[in-house]
Amino acid sequence: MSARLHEFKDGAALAEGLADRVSAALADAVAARGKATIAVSGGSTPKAFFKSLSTRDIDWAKVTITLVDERFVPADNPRSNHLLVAENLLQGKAQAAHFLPLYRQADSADEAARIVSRDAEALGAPFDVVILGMGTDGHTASFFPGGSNLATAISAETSRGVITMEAEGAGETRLTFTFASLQDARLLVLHIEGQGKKDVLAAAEGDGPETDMPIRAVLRRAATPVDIYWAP
Ligand SMILES: O=C1O[C@H](COP(=O)(O)O)[C@@H](O)[C@H](O)[C@H]1O
Repeated sequence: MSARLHEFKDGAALAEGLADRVSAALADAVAARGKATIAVSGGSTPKAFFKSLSTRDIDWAKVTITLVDERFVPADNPRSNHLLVAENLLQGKAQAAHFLPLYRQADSADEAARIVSRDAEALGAPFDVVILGMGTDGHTASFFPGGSNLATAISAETSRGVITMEAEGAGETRLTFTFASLQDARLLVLHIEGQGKKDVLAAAEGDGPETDMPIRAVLRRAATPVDIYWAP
């Protein structure tokens, strides 16, 4: 395990520090390859980071933003991660970015996953930046303990793409990029806040099955060392 911990004094400093790092990574990607890709998480943690990142002076027209995971709900649903990103990141300078949604109007979530997996191939791999969150149950992305497709989602044998997940506590059916898609990002960040989540992280760093705390799959097996961004 070779995670690096970056500690900040409070949530505001964390949001700024992470936006500094991510905007530099996106600018480097544009300079090196003419384009940049970033997959971001939903939840309550990333809002201040999104707001700060949206003000950064980079060539947003060359950046594609997508989601690490999403609920199988349309973008006008208040629980949609797309809505969170639209209201907080795709604003100001970042309005010029392209956005690849995971939700698609389809007959089933599985069909939506197939469509978006095909679309995501056009982005190329690996992602330049992946920002993961973590729940207090040790889930990351939509890799939930007890999830219907958990074993497939975190298997090293599963290919890149988006699959569905159902789990108690997850609410709606989820769409999530697989472990294969996320683990080799050029910059792989775990963004967490609060002592409670630091304690969960410490538990995840201990022994035990990945299926109990799926964040372990990332901490143990990601090809890219994880940069942990945390504030109390
Ligand atoms: O369900 C989810 O939760 C995690 C963590 O959310 P938070 O509210 O504790 O920040 C998030 O990373 C994930 O994208 C989301 O679908």
